[in-house]
Amino acid sequence: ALALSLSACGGSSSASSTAAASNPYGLITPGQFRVASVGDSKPYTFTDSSGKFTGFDVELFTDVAHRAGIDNVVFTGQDFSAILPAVANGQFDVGVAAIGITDKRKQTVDFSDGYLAGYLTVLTTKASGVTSADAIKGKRLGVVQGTLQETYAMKNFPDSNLVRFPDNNAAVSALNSGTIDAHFLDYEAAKDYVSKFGLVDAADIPSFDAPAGFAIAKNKPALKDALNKALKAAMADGTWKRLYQKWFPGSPMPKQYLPASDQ
Ligand SMILES: NC(=O)CC[C@H](NC[C@@]1(O)OC[C@@H](O)[C@@H](O)[C@@H]1O)C(=O)O
Repeated sequence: ALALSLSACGGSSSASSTAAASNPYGLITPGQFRVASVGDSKPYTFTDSSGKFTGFDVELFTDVAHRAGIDNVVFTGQDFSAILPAVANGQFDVGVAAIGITDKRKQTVDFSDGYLAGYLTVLTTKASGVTSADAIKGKRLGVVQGTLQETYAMKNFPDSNLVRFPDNNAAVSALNSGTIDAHFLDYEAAKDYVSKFGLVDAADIPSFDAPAGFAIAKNKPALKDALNKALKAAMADGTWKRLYQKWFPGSPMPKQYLPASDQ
């Protein structure tokens, strides 16, 4: 009985070490990336007419996942404010949604290296009278809960009336129905809403100190290293540049993510 139990125990420890070997990134389901994202931030991350997730961040992560050896990638839409807690508590392996890397967020999750640095934009209507950032005084400004825009507005637009929304869709429909005077979101997403609804970009505020990164749970060094290695390779061989030009045509390209030959 002793020998049996020893070998059983030996077996179980070797089984667990085999499991670790076949699941080196500690994924919820070995061989699959479960990704939390948002569906209404076109062209970063959005769902197309067939409901499929796509966009710059989606295609970049999918490429990075492939380089890390994982081709089974499942994206699920969440309210932005739910993403980091869900990644931290192991409901998702990664958060991918133009999520700016900040020290405050690093208290909850860890991040890959940055992959996109751009602007926060005040989106408004022709009728609102909001023609610049200082014209927001006393006006109703929409923000998506949990975003850098919310934090920025609380600090820099203290005399605006902040209205918090779960997502961009809800905020932009409030803007279109006159319930708020402006909405504060990411530059490329604002540009898409401008073209869709004839809205106006009233101000672009640089957010280069908080480039977007892939959010992962803390203390997962193997996953973090694999994502960073793959991200570096995607930048070095021009994949990052191809995807940037595909999804953000005409936008100024941050130099730090280009192949050495383009520097
Ligand atoms: N999906 C969202 O709504 C994200 C909103 C917001 N994005 C900010 C940001 O990461 O967007 C991509 C780049 O422009 C970054 O420089 C910027 O900080 C945030 O992280 O809070």
